[in-house]
Amino acid sequence: MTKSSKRCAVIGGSGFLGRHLVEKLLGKGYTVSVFDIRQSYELPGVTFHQGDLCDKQALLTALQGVSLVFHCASPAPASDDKALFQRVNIQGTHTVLQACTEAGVQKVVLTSSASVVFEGTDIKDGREDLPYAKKPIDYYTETKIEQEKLVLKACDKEKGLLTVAIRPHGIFGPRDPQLVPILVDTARRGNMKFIIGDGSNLVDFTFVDNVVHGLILSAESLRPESPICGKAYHITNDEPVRFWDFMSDILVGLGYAAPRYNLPYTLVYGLALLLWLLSLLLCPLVAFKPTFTPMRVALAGKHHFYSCSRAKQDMGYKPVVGLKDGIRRTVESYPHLRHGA
Ligand SMILES: NC(=O)C1=CN([C@@H]2O[C@H](COP(=O)(O)OP(=O)(O)OC[C@H]3O[C@@H](n4cnc5c(N)ncnc54)[C@H](O)[C@@H]3O)[C@@H](O)[C@H]2O)C=CC1
Ligand SMILES: CC(C)CCC[C@@H](C)[C@H]1CC[C@H]2C3=C(CC[C@]12C)[C@@]1(C)CCC(=O)C[C@@H]1CC3
Repeated sequence: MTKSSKRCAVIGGSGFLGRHLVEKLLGKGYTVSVFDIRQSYELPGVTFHQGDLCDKQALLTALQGVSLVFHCASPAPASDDKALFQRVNIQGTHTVLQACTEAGVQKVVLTSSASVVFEGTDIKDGREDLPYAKKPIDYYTETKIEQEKLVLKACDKEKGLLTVAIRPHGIFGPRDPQLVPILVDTARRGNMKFIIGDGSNLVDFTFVDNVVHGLILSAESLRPESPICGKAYHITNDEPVRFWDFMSDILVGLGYAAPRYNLPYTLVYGLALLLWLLSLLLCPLVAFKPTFTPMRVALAGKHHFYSCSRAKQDMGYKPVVGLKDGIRRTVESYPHLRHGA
């Protein structure tokens, strides 16, 4: 690998996944520029460019001399802000691709999501050839679908721009701002006593290091003759687990009680839908955000696990951290969220 091909940029590098990626890239000898709307840390060897990815000029400054771009930026799914998702995930990604072409970037690796095929019904061992969700579960997913299509369509060997999309699922690990904090907050408010459905639904949760491994592997495999050009790849822990066993392991590890009582899925989903509609109707008067949104209920009560055999075959992917170890490392990293802390 040449010196210039080790110059990369991480868009969204201040975020949870982005920062883990930056740390690994530095360890592997890459020179890294971070482009993000906020700067959340400082690290020797990293140049920060603060800006909005919808701003092409700001992007062009950050992409000077860069040959590889990792796009890991997105508004948080919980924001549920349609206009923001459309602006950042769709128009913004379009701008990112334009800037990459103008700056002479050769490779773009997108962090997509396995949820692009999830419609709230069971998915077991889903492969990449499943159709995109016709009825995506939220605006986040709707715009992740359009984003992935844009990036894959931009793959053009003649023009010298190669693209690939990595679809992780349920990323967890140290510094995750979503999964563990929301879980602990729900437990602290006494709302984690119930299991939605019979508790047998299998789900993929992917330790962050495995996603980082998949991202770097795809970047390093992305060459004109490679089968991965313009394709999407599931990256998971390859160890589907019962959703409620995973939640219980994290909760118990942090000193909280595991959920015990089962509630029928349709009842909880119906209630969540009702609450969500009420929150929409009442939002001009009172700002309340239900914890159990229809999207979270579907994710908590249905099977959704994916095959990563395509990634194994085309790029030799294999998870580097097992689920048990990942859970242990995650629990240890949140001493401030322990029961009684
Ligand atoms: N966390 C998860 O379970 C999963 C995440 N993903 C995808 O992985 C990527 C990273 O997600 P996380 O690290 O979890 O989220 P995060 O919220 O920690 O990081 C996203 C970063 O994007 C930045 N950003 C947002 N809007 C921006 C804009 N307009 N311009 C520049 N930067 C902007 C944020 O400041 C933040 O630092 C996202 O694309 C997400 O869709 C995919 C599957 C699962
Ligand atoms: C209150 C409890 C019933 C659930 C608490 C945990 C949830 C916050 C998480 C369980 C599955 C997670 C998940 C995502 C966000 C956090 C959870 C809902 C994503 C929506 C993040 C973005 C994606 O691309 C897909 C993820 C699927 C799983």
